[in-house]
Amino acid sequence: MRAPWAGSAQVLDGTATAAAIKAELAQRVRALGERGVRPGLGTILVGEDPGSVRYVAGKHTDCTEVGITSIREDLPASATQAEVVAAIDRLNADPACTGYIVQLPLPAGVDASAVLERIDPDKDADGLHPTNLGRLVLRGSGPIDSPLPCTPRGCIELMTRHGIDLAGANVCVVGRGVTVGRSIGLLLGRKEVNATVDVCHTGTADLAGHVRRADIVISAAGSPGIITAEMVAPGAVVLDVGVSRVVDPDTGKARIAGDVADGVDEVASWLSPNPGGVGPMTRALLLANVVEAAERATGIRA
Ligand SMILES: Nc1nc(=O)c2c([nH]1)NC[C@@H]1CN(c3ccc(C(=O)N[C@@H](CCC(=O)O)C(=O)O)cc3)C=[N+]21
Repeated sequence: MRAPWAGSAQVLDGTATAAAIKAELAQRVRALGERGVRPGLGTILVGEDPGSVRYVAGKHTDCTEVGITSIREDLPASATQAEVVAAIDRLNADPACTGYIVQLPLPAGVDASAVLERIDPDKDADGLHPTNLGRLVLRGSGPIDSPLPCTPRGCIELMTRHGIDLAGANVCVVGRGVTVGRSIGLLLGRKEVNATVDVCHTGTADLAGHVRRADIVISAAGSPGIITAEMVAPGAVVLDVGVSRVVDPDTGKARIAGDVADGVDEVASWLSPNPGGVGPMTRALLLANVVEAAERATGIRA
């Protein structure tokens, strides 16, 4: 008998799921408005890298949809460390800004760690400030009353909102970058989620062996096509988080390539498309962090 998934993985639709989350957030923004509170997202963008400019513009479009105020700090590529720090201090002090991000990467010459550590942890919309990562490690089971990393949270919401059960699942994470690989293990292993996590990286001796044992594969390596159909267990759930810019040999045009190779859709039970999967979820949960920060400041959220 053919397995129910054989030949066509079901789509983990990040665009639709993000739209549902944004509609819920819009409701919560209205509730805050009734108390005279309006959440505000700030962005600090240094330089004019076209990709970064587009991402930041997308975040502000999302804000408009949900009723969040946009606050922009656009600095030239020549900005000094002191100028970036001054922008951070302005947003830390601005009551209209309930959460903000410093768009990465920063130009060489700006010390990214020093900059990121200066963000007020209560306004850390990325959820990647050392204080917030520390809370994730130190606070035991139960709700975590602090911003969570957006992409990891987006991955989890994308699965749970499609009815995928994470408790007891063996999850193989590929990649140990801070924004995804390293921080998602902290979330998945918490008691409320109860998954078992394996984090693979470039030093892993037998990547295929780890991937093959997984019920859920989350690939955030940024290495196009690293996850092949031969590696994936039939019926596994696969999330394609990696984003690489490649030149398509057929068209000669630049395009985005994920970590998941063609053919994985023939083996997996669920697959997140890329684009249209985890990316829109990351953006939706960035907004969630901003709304939740405003709720905490208002006392709506315990
Ligand atoms: N402080 C900081 N926080 C970040 O979260 C952060 C960052 N810096 N620097 C750059 C990366 C990249 N990133 C993306 C988020 C969403 C999509 C996304 O929504 N992508 C769409 C496609 C959008 C398009 O390019 O047209 C999709 O996957 O469907 C992509 C990339 C957040 N980043």
